[in-house]
Amino acid sequence: MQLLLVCFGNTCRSAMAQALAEQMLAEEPAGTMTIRSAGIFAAGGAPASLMAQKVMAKRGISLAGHRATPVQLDLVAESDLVLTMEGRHRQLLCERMPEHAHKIHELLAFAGSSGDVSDPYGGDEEVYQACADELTAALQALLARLRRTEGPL
Ligand SMILES: N[C@@H](Cc1ccc(OP(=O)(O)O)cc1)C(=O)O
Repeated sequence: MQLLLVCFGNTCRSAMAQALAEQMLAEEPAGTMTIRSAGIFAAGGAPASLMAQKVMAKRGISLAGHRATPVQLDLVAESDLVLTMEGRHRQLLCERMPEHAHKIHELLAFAGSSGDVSDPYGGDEEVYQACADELTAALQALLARLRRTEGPL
């Protein structure tokens, strides 16, 4: 399964979410799930924000190699499931790519809660830690849901 995680800039939330989900999946042998991330308004090639890198480093994850990617039609077309950090991101994507609307959802709603993943951009370390915690909980719930429907990931 190909999962695409989308936020605004692809330098904070979706970059952290991709890395956290990959860390969770690394504990599972023989998985076939791949995860990518992109931004609605990403400056292509931009590195992850320094605070996102710092907070991920504390969790044993390096975001040094991350480069922001603008969300484009081919990326969405290649994905089985597209999860956005905010409702307006989903709305924008669905407007731009109505043929793929059926597979575009909001991350928190899909993971069993609701609302937007708050934007940490410009915040301090505490704000980024809170965002990483929020993402961790949502991704654990997401992977549990996918395991129930898809089997081993
Ligand atoms: N506000 C930024 C854009 C931006 C916004 C949010 C942001 O965070 P995320 O990667 O989580 O969408 C990143 C970048 C700018 O003016 O360039």
